[in-house]
Amino acid sequence: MAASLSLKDVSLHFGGVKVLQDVSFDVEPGVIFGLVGPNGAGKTSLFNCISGHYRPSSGSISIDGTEASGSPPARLARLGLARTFQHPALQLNASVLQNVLLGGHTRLPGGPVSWALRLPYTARSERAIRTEALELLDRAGLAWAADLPADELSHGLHKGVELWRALLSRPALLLLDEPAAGLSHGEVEQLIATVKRLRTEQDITIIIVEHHMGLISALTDRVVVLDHGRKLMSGTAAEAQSDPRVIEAYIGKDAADDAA
Ligand SMILES: Nc1ncnc2c1ncn2[C@@H]1O[C@H](COP(=O)(O)OP(=O)(O)OP(=O)(O)O)[C@@H](O)[C@H]1O
Repeated sequence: MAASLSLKDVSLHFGGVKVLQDVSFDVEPGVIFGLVGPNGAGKTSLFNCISGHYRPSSGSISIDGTEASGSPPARLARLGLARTFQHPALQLNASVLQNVLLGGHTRLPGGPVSWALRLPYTARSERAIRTEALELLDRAGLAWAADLPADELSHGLHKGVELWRALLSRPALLLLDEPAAGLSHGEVEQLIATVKRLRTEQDITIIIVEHHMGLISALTDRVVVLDHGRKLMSGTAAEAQSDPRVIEAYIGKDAADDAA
């Protein structure tokens, strides 16, 4: 089931530095939502608050109505949250398949004791998740790479492996942090097609941080623009691109006045 997300007055301070200030917005279940803004606007910091990697200084973050603010990533994974990172966080010495399988960990029944003892029901679940991981890789055209060390793959494929790892957890809420960064034009087109397919085939809410406005326009139903840690506006990608406040935030007031 796709999850909803609600942020109310989320602030994040590091010492005297105000990274986020009173950010509020709601994301309805099943939408593709964009989080955009100039460099340093606070997008990744906000993702880190949502995914439990940062604890907000104040405010509330709820997933499907359950307060999630300050919860550790493992608890959020059980609430159905998965994410990718701006710089892929892979086990480079492990195989591609082993990396993808890490995403299935949250679906294993039992706990550390039954996992260590490899009880029959644990082993059965492990086999089923492994089959599903191989199917995901096959559909992505990556079956040939399953047993290769992740280290041997290109940057674009590292991004793909992170995405398949996140999907193996069967997330209800998926956060993609700059999924197009460093990809070639063809790889971005492929990524857009993949996310479109996800939307039609899976009941999932997706939030994307991205500078690539082509990808944001192609995929998102709605965006929020952040600037200097504050919400500047929300609307469609087209509305954001023609909003004078957004243009000013990206290119500066003088340049925006000159362009007007
Ligand atoms: N752990 C931290 N300690 C101190 N300052 C931080 C920390 N994490 C982020 N910041 C600061 O918060 C601000 C926002 O950074 P963030 O990476 O969230 O922006 P962003 O919008 O994702 O930028 P980009 O598009 O360049 O990735 C920056 O000024 C950054 O230096």
